[in-house]
Amino acid sequence: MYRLRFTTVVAAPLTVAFDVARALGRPWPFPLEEVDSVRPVRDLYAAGPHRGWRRLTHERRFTASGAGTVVEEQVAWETGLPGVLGRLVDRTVLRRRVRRAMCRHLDGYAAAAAVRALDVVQVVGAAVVRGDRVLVAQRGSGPLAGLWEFPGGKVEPGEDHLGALVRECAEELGVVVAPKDFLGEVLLDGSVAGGVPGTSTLRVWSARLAAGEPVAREHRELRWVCAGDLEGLDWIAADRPLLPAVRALLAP
Ligand SMILES: Nc1nc2c([nH]c(=O)n2[C@H]2C[C@H](O)[C@@H](COP(=O)(O)OP(=O)(O)OP(=O)(O)O)O2)c(=O)[nH]1
Repeated sequence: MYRLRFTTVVAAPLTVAFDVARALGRPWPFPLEEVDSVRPVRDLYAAGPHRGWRRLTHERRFTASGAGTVVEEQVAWETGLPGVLGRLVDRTVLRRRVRRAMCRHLDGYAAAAAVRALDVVQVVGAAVVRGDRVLVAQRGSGPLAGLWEFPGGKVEPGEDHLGALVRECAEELGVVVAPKDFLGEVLLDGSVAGGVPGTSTLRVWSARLAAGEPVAREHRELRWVCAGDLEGLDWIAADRPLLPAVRALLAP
């Protein structure tokens, strides 16, 4: 099998990057029959030897990152032609056709995902760390009142995620935070602020206090908790998968 690898950073949360990849369909303009598909994670195509191809697999891996979603793709193929001629076709003709098709596809894909992301309500949160403690906040009103969360809120139209994070912390806590590392992304249940259900994500960064002392302007209570007290809080359920990454920040 011959292989090519492609890495694209898509300016969209993982949910959007995944859904758009699934909906866009195959990158190939050439006739290949789809024989097995777990789209968009793995697609296997085949064709008769007279078409030059025997088998082609297209695999994608999606990873949330601070810049959006990193999409790593691998395309592997082999020709149905035997011997030296087959190897030549694999190495030159088919490689060129795969590269051209993928480059065209990826340009359209990145643009489509970034545009789709504009329609999705996105939430950012800050795990503000001081020493061996992280700042957590208890919601004061609404259906999630009484549950604990990371300070933060919805990204406004045209705003970048870190800008939203700094603004939300200033509004909610009266402090200036300096975001540091991206900790992860989780899918939020149901509809957030009237958005399409099952599309919104919470993306969390670690941060440090750059100025001010946090005050609960919108929350019922703020608490600085150590690693051992993190799990025991009554968290918004969606946040729980992020706790191991936060806990790792607090390790001595
Ligand atoms: N800030 C924050 N929101 C979270 C977390 N986990 C979680 O499910 N959410 C949800 C709750 C809300 O549905 C949504 C955030 O909305 P929000 O009401 O806090 O946003 P906001 O500050 O922009 O609010 P507003 O200006 O519209 O009042 O995300 C979390 O850890 N932090």
